[in-house]
Amino acid sequence: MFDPIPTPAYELKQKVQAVIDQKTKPIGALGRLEECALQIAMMQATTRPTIASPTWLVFAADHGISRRGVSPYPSEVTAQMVANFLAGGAAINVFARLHNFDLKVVDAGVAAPLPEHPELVRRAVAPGTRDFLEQAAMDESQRDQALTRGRDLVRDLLAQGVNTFGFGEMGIGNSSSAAMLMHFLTGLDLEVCVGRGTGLTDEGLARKTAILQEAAARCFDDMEPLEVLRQYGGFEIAMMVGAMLAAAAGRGLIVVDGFIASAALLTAAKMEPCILSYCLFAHCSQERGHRAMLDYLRAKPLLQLDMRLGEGTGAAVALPLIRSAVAFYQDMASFDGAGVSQAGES
Ligand SMILES: O=C(O)c1ccc[n+]([C@@H]2O[C@H](COP(=O)([O-])O)[C@@H](O)[C@H]2O)c1
Ligand SMILES: Cc1cc2nc[nH]c2cc1C
Repeated sequence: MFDPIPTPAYELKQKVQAVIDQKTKPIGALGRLEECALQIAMMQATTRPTIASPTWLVFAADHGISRRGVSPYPSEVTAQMVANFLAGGAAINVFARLHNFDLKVVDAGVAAPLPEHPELVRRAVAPGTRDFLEQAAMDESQRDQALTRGRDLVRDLLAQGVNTFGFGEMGIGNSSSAAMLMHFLTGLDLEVCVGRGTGLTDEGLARKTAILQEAAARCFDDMEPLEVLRQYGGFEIAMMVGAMLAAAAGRGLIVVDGFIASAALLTAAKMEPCILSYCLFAHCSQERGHRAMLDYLRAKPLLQLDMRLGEGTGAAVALPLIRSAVAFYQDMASFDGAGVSQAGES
């Protein structure tokens, strides 16, 4: 179903590091930006890395579990926010305009009717998942359809020259799915994985935790990642998994957003650990489980802004940093060219 993920060009490491160290700055003075430039060069297998046509895919879907009161918001908000994305009024639209990246809104499985709109990418597998308290959220063929539809979207974009992807999501109830994936894929206690999502009270959080504990009891602990995804995932999460695997297979840069996008990445990483070489983790969300999930993945997020919106917004605000990393590498003068003395030269 998926192309293999190539190994980054580690053989370029010394050469690229030497270019970085020749730039007119003290060694290491651009800090994490230097690490980003090095990583992007190796994953693109070039000494001349670029950020080309950065594109954000926002996948939206509904969740059967939302009927259990695991979110303070009703599931209708999923479709309403999709309409808002299409009208250009959401936070991710503002950041897309500000930071100059392309935005595609994908219906992965929204229950309510969506407006006719030329920009809406219709790839719905079904109108929402089943309630995973009672049964598996999806069947195998639905899961595989979601994976391949996500994969194919990214393959098309890669063929059009896109080399940088942000993955966002919208789906009332999906912080419950993400918590379940995290619990089964990391082995961490469910309490560590469950958070307030869109803003549950203490009482709401206790209720959500109890419901998810009951749902977890339906399954054994040692499921394969794809089975965990089938049991507890969402269509937007499954599409992200397929899309992320395809991005890495095409040497694309994956800019990982918050808790739910990271749960998709975690699922992909359990299938193909080498996907991690193609990821930059944009931020640490305020959602409770995110820090532990990032630690599990040994991921160092670029930002800590107490954001917890989703939609790809954390990834969006990290894009200027990533562009800065590639720009210094491409455009800064080197010591030899600029006539600046290096350390120890007098
Ligand atoms: O990205 C995050 O870290 C994040 C954390 C909490 C909530 N969200 C967003 O909020 C929705 C899920 O929250 P909930 O309470 O409905 O499960 C979904 O649309 C996500 O995009 C996103
Ligand atoms: C209003 C709203 C906007 C969102 N964007 C992503 N998740 C969201 C959840 C809600 C509730």
